[in-house]
Amino acid sequence: MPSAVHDQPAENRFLGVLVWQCGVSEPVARLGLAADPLVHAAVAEALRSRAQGLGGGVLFHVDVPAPCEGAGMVRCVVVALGDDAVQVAIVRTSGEAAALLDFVAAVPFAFAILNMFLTNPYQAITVADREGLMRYISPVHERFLGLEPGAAIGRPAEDVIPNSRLPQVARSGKAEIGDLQQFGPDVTRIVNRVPVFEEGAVVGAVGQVSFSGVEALNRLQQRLNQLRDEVRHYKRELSQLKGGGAAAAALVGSSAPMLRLSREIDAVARLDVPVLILGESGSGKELVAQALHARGRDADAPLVSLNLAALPATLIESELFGYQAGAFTGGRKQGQPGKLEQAEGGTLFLDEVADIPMEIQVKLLRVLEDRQVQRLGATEGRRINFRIVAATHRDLRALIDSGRFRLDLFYRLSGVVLQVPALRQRVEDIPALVQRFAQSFCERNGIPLPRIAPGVMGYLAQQSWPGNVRQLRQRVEEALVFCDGRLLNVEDFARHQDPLARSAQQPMGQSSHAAIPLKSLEHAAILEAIARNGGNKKRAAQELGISRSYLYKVLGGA
Ligand SMILES: Nc1ncnc2c1ncn2[C@@H]1O[C@H](COP(=O)(O)OP(=O)(O)OP(=O)(O)O)[C@@H](O)[C@H]1O
Repeated sequence: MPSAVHDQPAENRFLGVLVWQCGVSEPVARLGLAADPLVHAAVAEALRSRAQGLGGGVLFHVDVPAPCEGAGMVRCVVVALGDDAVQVAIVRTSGEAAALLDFVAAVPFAFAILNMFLTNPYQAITVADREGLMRYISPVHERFLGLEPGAAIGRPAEDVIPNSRLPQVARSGKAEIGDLQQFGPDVTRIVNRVPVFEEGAVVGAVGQVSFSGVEALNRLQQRLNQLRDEVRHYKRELSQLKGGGAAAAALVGSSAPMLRLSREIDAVARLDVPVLILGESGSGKELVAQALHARGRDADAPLVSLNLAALPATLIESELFGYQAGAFTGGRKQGQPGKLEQAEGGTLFLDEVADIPMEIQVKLLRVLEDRQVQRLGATEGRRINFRIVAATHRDLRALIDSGRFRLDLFYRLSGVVLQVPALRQRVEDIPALVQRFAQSFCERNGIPLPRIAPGVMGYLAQQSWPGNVRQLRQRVEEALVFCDGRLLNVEDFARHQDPLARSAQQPMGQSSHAAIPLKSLEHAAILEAIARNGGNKKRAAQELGISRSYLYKVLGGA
């Protein structure tokens, strides 16, 4: 049926529609802007030149002479849609849609892209207007929400998606990016909500709902949590190490023997001499090694420790010297550097050096002499620069005499010998040590620091401490576990009698099995006073009404 052309005068200078019917060359309708003969001729010509026809739809731009005389050219965006029977072109002047025009002018498949945005199975679009009414929901999201196509259009956004914030964004004009929105108990989506402006005013909001990525985000979140835990763990470790390291720089103790030791550490730390640290077990030899390193020339260089008593003799060699790829079955395929190599530029601390097997003593001696380290299975050595610090609680003289430690190695190791005093030789350090251990235990375990009852320091000073500072630390921590949380009492320490300890002093006024020597009481009273005065011996002496020299005399005679 031939159709009459529906022409509507070009009153609308911004928007127009052209409609063609199959087999009819002239459009059957020319409305608005498209009613202008120049516009419709230009659009028709542009459409004809597109060989592929309208198909499922195309989007392009066309320059047409302005309907008003002298206005030059007008750029139009044309959306052409059609099927076999009817083809429609919607024409819109560029106006302020310059970005859209640029996009259309630059991308031949602009229509496909816009289409993809609307039908993207991984990212849905929702559109609400200024009144918060739903204007559009991508098909994929409609399906997800269980809606019939178009069923949500015109309904309040919150009715369609209960926790939708599109209306708020459409009102405020403020975007919300990367929000996590709950769609039911187990479904979380990443949502961006962006306001849409027209002529400077907000006209609505678009929501972009991401269907993928939440799992990846969850995985990322889990990884982040895991890394946070690790960081927390390492921070704790670091603060413990710093406790050690800082203690290394400031070993607890202001007794005369400890002050002398600290001066000696300062004197040798910067020199390139091997240091042998002697002292009873648990007296702080490792701490002294750390102090030597920390106060040395390059505290950032590695401090590598190897406890020779803790390793089976068969492993000591490979641990020290490392091994070449394929050196022995069970070894790492690519080989491994030994502690000597790892200490390059820094310090190698050999703890319990007396426990080194005889045959390895020879090899170690050679390394100390020529600084060449040869991995097990290697044919050549490597020059390594390091400082050696060794420690032992054993009587090296006796071991040398009985032929179990090489004299030449002893000389190589003992450039300088530092002697760490036993705790019983410096009981006046007990208050400060107790404070330090109690503080670090409470910090580590997140518990408040209790007060220390009078009598505790005196009681501790009476113990024999065969395990030295390590034993004191253990006793303090154990007492903290069993104390009432507010006050650390003598009873918390005296729960069980240490079989190695001297008998504990009974508090004054209570019956005791043995008479307490006056000297011990005096000594204990001085320690208590030092503890009460935060380690200040001058104030302690003043408080007790004794001279400082007498205080030192009593302490020295302990
Ligand atoms: N002067 C000190 N100040 C603070 N803490 C100390 C001090 N001396 C020792 N300690 C603590 O006592 C414990 C034992 O110290 P360390 O391991 O250094 O002793 P050691 O003499 O090397 O022992 P071993 O002979 O068993 O190897 C550690 O917890 C250490 O931090």
